[in-house]
Amino acid sequence: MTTKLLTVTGLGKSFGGVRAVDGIDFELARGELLALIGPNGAGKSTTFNMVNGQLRADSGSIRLEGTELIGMRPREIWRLGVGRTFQIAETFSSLTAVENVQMALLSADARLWSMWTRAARHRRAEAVELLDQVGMAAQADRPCSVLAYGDVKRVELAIAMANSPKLLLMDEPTAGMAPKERNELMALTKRLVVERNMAVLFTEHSMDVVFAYADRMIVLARGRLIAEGRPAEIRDDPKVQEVYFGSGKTFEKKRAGAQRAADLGEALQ
Ligand SMILES: Nc1ncnc2c1ncn2[C@@H]1O[C@H](COP(=O)(O)OP(=O)(O)OP(=O)(O)O)[C@@H](O)[C@H]1O
Repeated sequence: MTTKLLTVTGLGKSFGGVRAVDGIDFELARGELLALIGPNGAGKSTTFNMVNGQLRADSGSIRLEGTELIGMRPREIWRLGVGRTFQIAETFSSLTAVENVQMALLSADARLWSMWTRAARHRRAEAVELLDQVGMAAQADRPCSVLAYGDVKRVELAIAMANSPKLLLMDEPTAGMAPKERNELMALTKRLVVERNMAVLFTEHSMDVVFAYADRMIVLARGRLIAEGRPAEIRDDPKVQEVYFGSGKTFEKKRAGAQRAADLGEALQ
């Protein structure tokens, strides 16, 4: 049996009396896009923050290719190859796209900021190459402040790639994007996952995105993992429908995409 990239077992975290994550198990293989969904307060962010070390788990295990991550600092986990993108794109708006990626390359090298000027020239070609992978090479020298939001998100993906992550955690990658931009970003993410043989764990409120791009999904409700499987299986799972809509309602397959996304977004709030 091949070792999975990420193996989570019995993971738990409480805040006071609230059992935010209640003993969940899941695995993630290279080449896979795994969606983590669930209503508000289900424990998605808490799970993410435990995987990247920002929160310490109370119980369980998080192994990256066999190495236990619990107890490591976020920086150590990042060095082992766990990257993260945020809900709101995090770039330096006064820097150009290529400078942002160069900054990330420097950071991956643990170079000091004071070496920036010299190193900037040094890593430019590599940074442009990363921008090229996300279709942004032509805009390398434009400040991030003037780029369209979807383009900033692409730059953010190039930044995340600078550390050559094995696993990328994406917190609502398509938040605030129009449907066309969403699809482009997720298609790009899927391509990077395959080409770089990495894995992505992402949270997402848009069910259109999840059903179109996730290879598998896990569903949390009140800290518990209530379902796991391929999107088509999850769509038809009565437990999942119950959590989102109450009994008697289902995920409808044929309604106009935008309306459905809006409804589901509301249901998930
Ligand atoms: N730092 C904290 N202190 C106290 N309670 C917390 C803390 N962080 C999360 N919680 C609680 O833990 C539970 C899970 O929260 P979490 O943010 O992980 O859910 P979520 O699925 O990410 O929700 P959302 O979709 O709203 O982001 C909630 O009941 C929340 O109130």
